[in-house]
Amino acid sequence: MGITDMQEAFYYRECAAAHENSPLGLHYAMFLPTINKQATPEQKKKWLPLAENYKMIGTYAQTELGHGTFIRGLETTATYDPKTKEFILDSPTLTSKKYWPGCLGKTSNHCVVMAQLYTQGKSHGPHMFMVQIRSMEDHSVLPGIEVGVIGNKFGYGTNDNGFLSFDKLRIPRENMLMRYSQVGRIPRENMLMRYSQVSRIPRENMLMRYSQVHEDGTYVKPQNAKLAYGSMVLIRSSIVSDAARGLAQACVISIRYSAVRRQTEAYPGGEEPQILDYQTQQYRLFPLLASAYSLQLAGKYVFNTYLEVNDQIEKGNLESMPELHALSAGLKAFSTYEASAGIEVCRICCGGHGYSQASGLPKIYVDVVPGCTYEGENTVMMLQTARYLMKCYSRAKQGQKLPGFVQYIGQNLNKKSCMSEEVALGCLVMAYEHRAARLVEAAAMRMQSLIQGGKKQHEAWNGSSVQLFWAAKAHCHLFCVKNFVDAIQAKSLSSKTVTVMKSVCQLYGVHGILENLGEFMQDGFFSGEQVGYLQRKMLALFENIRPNAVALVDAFDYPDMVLGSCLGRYDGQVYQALYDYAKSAPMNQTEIHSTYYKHLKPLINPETTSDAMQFAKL
Ligand SMILES: CCCCCCCC/C=C\CCCCCC(=O)SCCNC(=O)CCNC(=O)[C@H](O)C(C)(C)COP(=O)(O)OP(=O)(O)OC[C@H]1O[C@@H](n2cnc3c(N)ncnc32)[C@H](O)[C@@H]1OP(=O)(O)O
Ligand SMILES: Cc1cc2nc3c(=O)[nH]c(=O)nc-3n(C[C@H](O)[C@H](O)[C@H](O)COP(=O)(O)OP(=O)(O)OC[C@H]3O[C@@H](n4cnc5c(N)ncnc54)[C@H](O)[C@@H]3O)c2cc1C
Repeated sequence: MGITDMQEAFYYRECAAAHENSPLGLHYAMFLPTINKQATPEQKKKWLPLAENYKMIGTYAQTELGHGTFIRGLETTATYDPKTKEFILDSPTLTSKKYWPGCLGKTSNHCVVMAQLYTQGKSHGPHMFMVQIRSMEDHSVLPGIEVGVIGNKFGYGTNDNGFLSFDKLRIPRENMLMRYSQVGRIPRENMLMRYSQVSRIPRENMLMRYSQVHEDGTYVKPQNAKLAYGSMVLIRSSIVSDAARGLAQACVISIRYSAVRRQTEAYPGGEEPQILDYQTQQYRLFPLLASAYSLQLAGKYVFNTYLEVNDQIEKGNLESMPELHALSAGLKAFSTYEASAGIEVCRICCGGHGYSQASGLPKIYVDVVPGCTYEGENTVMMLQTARYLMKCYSRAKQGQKLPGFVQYIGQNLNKKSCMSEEVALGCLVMAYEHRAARLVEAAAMRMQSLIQGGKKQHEAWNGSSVQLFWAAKAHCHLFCVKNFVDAIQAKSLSSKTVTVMKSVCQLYGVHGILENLGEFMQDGFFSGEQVGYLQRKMLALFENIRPNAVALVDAFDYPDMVLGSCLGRYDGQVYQALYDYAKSAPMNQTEIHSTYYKHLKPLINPETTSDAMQFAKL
């Protein structure tokens, strides 16, 4: 395709079969990036041409039957044998079998495997290994390997998620993914050397930027063990835009359909109005439209942050890893929660036709909703963000300066909202900052009181984890609101566009407060009168957005072939499209379905059952 931007390439491949989850999805999304980010130059030189030309087709095999979230608990082992200079991969228990990796069951002939590294009798934690699982000649399964599909799932029907286990499979030492290595003089491009020790090693022993195993099995650990988690951070940073895309497409379908669908007399004898004119339909759909715009902006921000931080890491500067992890983990969770719930509301807003595959909505839903689970289960990801927020809170209390998007932490919580009838964007941001700061402090206070009461750290953590979750969710929500407001205020948009987009941004902020009112009012930050301002503003914004609602979804510019929807067609010919879809149903290709003779006819006309039996033998 010649498209270099990873996300753009992903989108255009998607266009070929939108929301069908290509059996090569993991090859593109994780196998290739892992080679790119975790392999040495020599390993890249060896593997990338094969992988980019589909000789090697691979996936990312980390999750096991017994462990998905807790990577350090993975049971697959890779034990170094210095005599043969090989790693022995083994699945020692039933629960150590790899289970869930996409494209694993029947498609891939290779995978990058996350396994516990053992050398010289010591465990060094999870590391990545390149493993061939099928012949590149005839695709037969290689000795020492068991692999297959895991069976039907909630969705993802076109992806052969699989299982995989190893029976003392030997792989060359060079197959441990290692990045950067040096022999003698440190080549300029290998300045990461500060992350691993310099040592004279035989050239063929590619030592890595992140970790190394010398030929005798000596292990040289990286400065940060989480560098091995890099591929997950990349995908989390990409999932935000993917979730936004799913929600935006669902909004296109449901809002266009709501402009076509007419239902119920507005008054006795009156015309049936477009259902988009019902305030309740606007109440359910317009905030989702605003959320889709907000998440698209957040997705751009987090992916650009990933690119910047990853560039720093490539140059040896790991300082921003914690921020990137906290941002990508939290926004991945926040965006997939919001998008999944929003797509379901869009489906319901389309009535019966929304439940048809013809609407395109079920496919979008089952494509987006697993994003709440894969690449880091959402609650766990939110708690990872909360872990970072707690560290920021204690730094703030010590008077330390905090990075940009957490500077609100530790602020004075005695102030009240500046909200007036106008509902200024600045007052919206202040409200979200106050809510997040208050929830971060409340979680920290809870932890402190539990510890002071004699609880151990891990008991205090678990005993505060609901409040930690609330704090992380509020932090992510603040990020999305502030990022949206910054985009509106920074954009040199035409005055008309700014007016429309300012209403959309205002609605996103106002609706978020009204749907989480308790968290904004618990300490009296808002008065009852100010809540009234917000309620009236929300209803006014519905009227304000209504004339531009279809234009706002058209602006996403998704072609009909990507939406795959009879309801969301650009030409609005919904009923003809639904009828054509029904007529084309395979079961309608014969007037009487073959099952009539075998199952119905004996009931309806038992006397002629013998004919039926004749037919059934056909
Ligand atoms: C190409 C474009 C794509 C576009 C869109 C994509 C759409 C979908 C694409 C593909 C289909 C889906 C693919 C799905 C594939 C998978 O699911 S792969 C498997 C994913 N699995 C996970 O994500 C596992 C989740 N678990 C973890 O990440 C870790 O276990 C954990 C982070 C929860 C805990 O790790 P642990 O090692 O136990 O660390 P802790 O003790 O909790 O923390 C120690 C410190 O390390 C810091 N940290 C943790 N992770 C990272 C990280 N990734 N980066 C930086 N730092 C990290 C953590 O904050 C702690 O730091 P402090 O001690 O300072 O607090
Ligand atoms: C469609 C799909 C595709 C996938 N593709 C791949 C792939 O290509 N490669 C791959 O390796 N994996 C893949 N996975 C697996 C996926 O990464 C894991 O399912 C995911 O990481 C969650 O881990 P788990 O299943 O063990 O859930 P668990 O961690 O068992 O989660 C179950 C519950 O326990 C809770 N929980 C767990 N730990 C904690 C904690 N510390 N604190 C609080 N609550 C906790 C969770 O919040 C959750 O509610 C895929 C999964 C799906 C659904």
